[in-house]
Amino acid sequence: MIKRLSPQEETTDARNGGVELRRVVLDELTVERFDAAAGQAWCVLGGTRSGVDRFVSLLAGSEETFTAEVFKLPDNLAVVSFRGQQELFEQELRRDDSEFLDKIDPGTPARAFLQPGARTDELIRLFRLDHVLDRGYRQLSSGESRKLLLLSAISRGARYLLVENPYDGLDRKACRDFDRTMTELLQEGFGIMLALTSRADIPIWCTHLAVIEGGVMVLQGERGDVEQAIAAAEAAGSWVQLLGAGAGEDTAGEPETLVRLVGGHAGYGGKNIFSGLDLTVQTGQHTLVSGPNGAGKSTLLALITGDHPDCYTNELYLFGIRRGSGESIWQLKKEMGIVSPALHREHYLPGNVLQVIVSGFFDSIGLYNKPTAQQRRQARSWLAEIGLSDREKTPFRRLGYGEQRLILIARALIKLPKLLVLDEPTQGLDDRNRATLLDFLETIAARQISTILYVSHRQDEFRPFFRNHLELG
Ligand SMILES: Nc1ncnc2c1ncn2[C@@H]1O[C@H](COP(=O)(O)OP(=O)(O)OP(=O)(O)O)[C@@H](O)[C@H]1O
Repeated sequence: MIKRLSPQEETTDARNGGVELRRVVLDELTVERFDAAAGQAWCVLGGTRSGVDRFVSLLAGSEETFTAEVFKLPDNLAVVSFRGQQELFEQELRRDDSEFLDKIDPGTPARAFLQPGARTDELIRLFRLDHVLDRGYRQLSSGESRKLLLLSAISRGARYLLVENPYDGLDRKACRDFDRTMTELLQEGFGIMLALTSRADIPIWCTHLAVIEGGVMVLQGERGDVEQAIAAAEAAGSWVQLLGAGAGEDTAGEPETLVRLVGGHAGYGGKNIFSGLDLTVQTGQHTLVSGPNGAGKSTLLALITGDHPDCYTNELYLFGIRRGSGESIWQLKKEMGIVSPALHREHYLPGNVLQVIVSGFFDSIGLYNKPTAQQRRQARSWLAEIGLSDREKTPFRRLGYGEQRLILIARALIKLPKLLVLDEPTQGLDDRNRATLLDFLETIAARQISTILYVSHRQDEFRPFFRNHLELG
């Protein structure tokens, strides 16, 4: 029986200001025993549906109902998670006063999230955030807002940090800066814990490992011991047969110029982000876009997908049609499948998992058209392929972050679009799902079903099927 327990009442200073758990049981997660002292560097590993999300929300104080023999957290624990980042974004959206101000409300300035001080200034420099501090939170790029939230926690006096998938969404330089900062904090006696979905992300400075699988913490201890016990990498699944469930036919024909940007420029409020940018993507020219945080990768994709106002002031051709020549954006969007952190953040309309996937046929956020039986069957095949059949009727918002991401990818792919626009689509996915997605994209590339335009920071995602590499910044 689940008994309600107030974590606040039960929480006292744990030994060494760390985390101490005994027989903790909540929905979809059981932790028999877990001890993480301050000064230790922990990584808690778990795949997409392992229960690691639950572990993060348990420590974040977001799980209201659980039983525990011992539940001790450090007083000054701060949790930096995708969910927290998303919730903050939504709060900022709700607070948007644009209607009343008669101009765009930039929202809370980034600076307001930080407690001033010499240490904060040092970290601002280290994380290269100086130039974005006067921008509103919603105007930050995804990497910038991750760095800001981490800095915010440190500047407000946190002594124990739990960070979820920190390497997702940070460029290589920012990853190195993050590692350097964590190493310094450890030496100062901070406790650090990373929740990771990818084994490849375990940093060199990690001293202790725990593994969550099937809703149970199955391993925990010193890094060397746990590594020995971890089984070989899981075999990647195959999404290949689904290619036959969509349009079915290989749609390769005469090569077409899908995207042509001539001397492209984009900016915000008069500030230029890039200019003089030329990009041509022809059928089959799968293109990888990389570059440091804030270089303008998402801005470029938003230009192409018609989500940035500068799309009308550029010499931009999509599928041979000049933007701003009276074309219908809905017609153009029919040819594109899009997954981006922005879509994910703003995708908060009610709807169950099946409805979200089917909405991909109509390019709508929310399902307003009645799908055909065939469309529903196809959506179910996708669900089966990504291993989420049992979630068909679950409200989309109730899924973990990685699961939500998989659903959005299935939503983009269901109509087998000519151009597949993916802005860091593997953020929040575990190794198996990451590899599965990339294998699947490779198959799409090989059969010329869609041409892929892909933003990523991760070296291990730079697969050979990419023919073009655009480095911004
Ligand atoms: N609405 C906005 N108003 C003002 N500045 C913005 C707005 N949106 C983005 N920016 C700024 O434009 C720059 C480019 O942002 P963009 O999201 O394109 O970068 P990115 O290369 O995709 O970064 P990341 O790797 O962190 O996702 C950033 O410095 C960001 O702060």
